[in-house]
Amino acid sequence: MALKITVIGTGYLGATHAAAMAELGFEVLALDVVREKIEMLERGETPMYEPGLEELLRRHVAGFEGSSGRLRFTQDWAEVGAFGDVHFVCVNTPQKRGEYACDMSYVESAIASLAPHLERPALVVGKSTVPVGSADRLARTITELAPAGEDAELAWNPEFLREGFAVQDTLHPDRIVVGVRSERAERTLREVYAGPVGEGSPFVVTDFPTSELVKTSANSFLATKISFINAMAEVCEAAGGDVAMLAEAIGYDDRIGKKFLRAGIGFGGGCLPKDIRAFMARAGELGADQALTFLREIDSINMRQRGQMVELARQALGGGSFLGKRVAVLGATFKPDSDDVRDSPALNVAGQIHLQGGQVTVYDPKGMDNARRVFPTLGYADTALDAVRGADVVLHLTEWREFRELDPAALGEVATARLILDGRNALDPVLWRKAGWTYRAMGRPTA
Ligand SMILES: NC(=O)C1=CN([C@@H]2O[C@H](COP(=O)(O)OP(=O)(O)OC[C@H]3O[C@@H](n4cnc5c(N)ncnc54)[C@H](O)[C@@H]3O)[C@@H](O)[C@H]2O)C=CC1
Ligand SMILES: O=C(O)[C@H]1O[C@H](OP(=O)(O)OP(=O)(O)OC[C@H]2O[C@@H](n3ccc(=O)[nH]c3=O)[C@H](O)[C@@H]2O)[C@H](O)[C@@H](O)[C@@H]1O
Repeated sequence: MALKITVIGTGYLGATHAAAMAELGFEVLALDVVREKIEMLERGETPMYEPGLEELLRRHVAGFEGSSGRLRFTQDWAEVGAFGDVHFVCVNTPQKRGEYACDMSYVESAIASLAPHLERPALVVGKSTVPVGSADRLARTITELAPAGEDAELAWNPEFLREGFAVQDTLHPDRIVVGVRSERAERTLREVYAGPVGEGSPFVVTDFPTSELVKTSANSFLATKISFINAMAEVCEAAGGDVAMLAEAIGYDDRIGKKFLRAGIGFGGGCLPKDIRAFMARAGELGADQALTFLREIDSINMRQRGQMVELARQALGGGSFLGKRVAVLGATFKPDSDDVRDSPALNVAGQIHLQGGQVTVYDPKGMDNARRVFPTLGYADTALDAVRGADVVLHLTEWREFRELDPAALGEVATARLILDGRNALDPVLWRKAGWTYRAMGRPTA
């Protein structure tokens, strides 16, 4: 009989995973503790903006005309326990308040709610990003709490999807990594992922600690590339070099590669920043001091970039205070094609200038509601043109396609000064300069 799957936690990761599992042909039951999320998903609506996800949901959520009906939602743990052969845990693992360490309370609570309902053989599969050593501990909790005892087993299966590409990355992953302790667990996960593996996704089988570490080290490596290029931007600025050209030139070497070498205001989001900090905290606990020192430097270069952008804006405006200056900010989300503003460098820069007295007006194609919620005191405009109207300086802080397609001449008509600072090195300097703008970017020559 085909495996039945449950997904616990229906945020960015869980909602996508649940819909993707239904797409792969499985019956899926998903649970979240937040009732509104479940109600939205039942209506085929996503709690966040993620390209392609709503369409995928509507193809499978029970109740839609023509849907497979394979995807249902609940808030009843007993129903989840009775239904599933495989339970994917996709709950959040944020940074602890006031600390760098990972807050494991949501994962622990989910396991504590689920395990007492595991009365027959089942595989619980952790997908959340956790500190190394967590799976070993959680496996013991499951065996203790589950009526099925040792027949209720744990596996770890970290997730590598990117927001904005979540559906594609889940259905066609670069690799699938599973940390298992039995052949049965491996067999079950091979069955779950037979589709993507059949299409060529590598399937890596390993132990618990390695699977946990693959995830945190992958994110740390991505963060390292970004902080490396931002350190090079600092040198380029001092020496009169061009970091965009440098990145292109080193990127032709396959061993280096072109991706993740865009200098600017650095990385943000709900994952890279908190994951490297949690990794730092865990490395410290384990006495891995070199890893700790290394990661701390990555984090500090990254955070410095935001301050550098504020300074660049100050200098561009003549060097004094921001009081009385009108600043247009294009972009609020941590990256394009997402409505996520968690630890967004764009919003952070906008906020710093606002707190120093600047009159900041923000526009973002998809992130306005979330930005207003976390930073209600900033000014917001309905269009890029409206944000730029009357501005003394324009800051380009999230590289949405919409911003690359703006007409610099039209914006120049409404701005007070034709001064643009590109915090993402993503606009075409030639185009903007031709339209009479002073274009400046981090790590690039001024003219
Ligand atoms: N967002 C992303 O792009 C990726 C996230 N991850 C990891 O996946 C995990 C989840 O991340 P997101 O989906 O972004 O978080 P999220 O905050 O969007 O979603 C988490 C969901 O879990 C629910 N939840 C919390 N406690 C629960 C409980 N005890 N029982 C049931 N549901 C519960 C929340 O209500 C929320 O809907 C994190 O560990 C993250 O690091 C991994 C790869 C990609
Ligand atoms: O663990 C996670 O949750 C995920 O974290 C990242 O995915 P995501 O947070 O969606 O965003 P990225 O595309 O990695 O971008 C992160 C940040 O780096 C910045 N960035 C990216 C690339 C670059 O060259 N320069 C740069 O500053 C982006 O603007 C953004 O703020 C990883 O790319 C995923 O593989 C991983 O699964």
